[in-house]
Amino acid sequence: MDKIFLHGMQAQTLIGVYEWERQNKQTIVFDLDIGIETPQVPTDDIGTTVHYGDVCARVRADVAARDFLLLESLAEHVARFLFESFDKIVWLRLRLCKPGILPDVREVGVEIERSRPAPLGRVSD
Ligand SMILES: Nc1nc2c(c(=O)[nH]1)N=C([C@H](O)[C@@H](O)CO)CN2
Repeated sequence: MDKIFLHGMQAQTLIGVYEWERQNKQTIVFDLDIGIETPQVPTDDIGTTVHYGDVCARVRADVAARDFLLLESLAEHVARFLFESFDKIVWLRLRLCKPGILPDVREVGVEIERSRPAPLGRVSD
């Protein structure tokens, strides 16, 4: 498995448990590591990998149109969204930080690690 990463990616979404957080979108910082199927034969073809620009654009557009209470829910949603949107992704680690949310704390956030769910088998399998 090879990995692609997007670290320090900023995205806007409506998130938070407090009323004052429900008024405006906040910036969330994503550290995303993506494991992809490694081509059996090395190629120089963008079609054999995952375009990190597409990942960035798709995630930003998706979360901008949604709202969440917890960072945990946002992380779980993004993990599922990535598996559904990019069939070459087999594993991911996602760390989300809310910058400046607690005084005198450098970084606050959550981290999850997920593998692509196995496809559902047929009843006769
Ligand atoms: N485990 C979590 N704790 C907290 C979250 C969260 O998303 N996950 N969120 C908040 C508030 O929304 C925070 O942004 C303001 O302090 C508090 N704790």
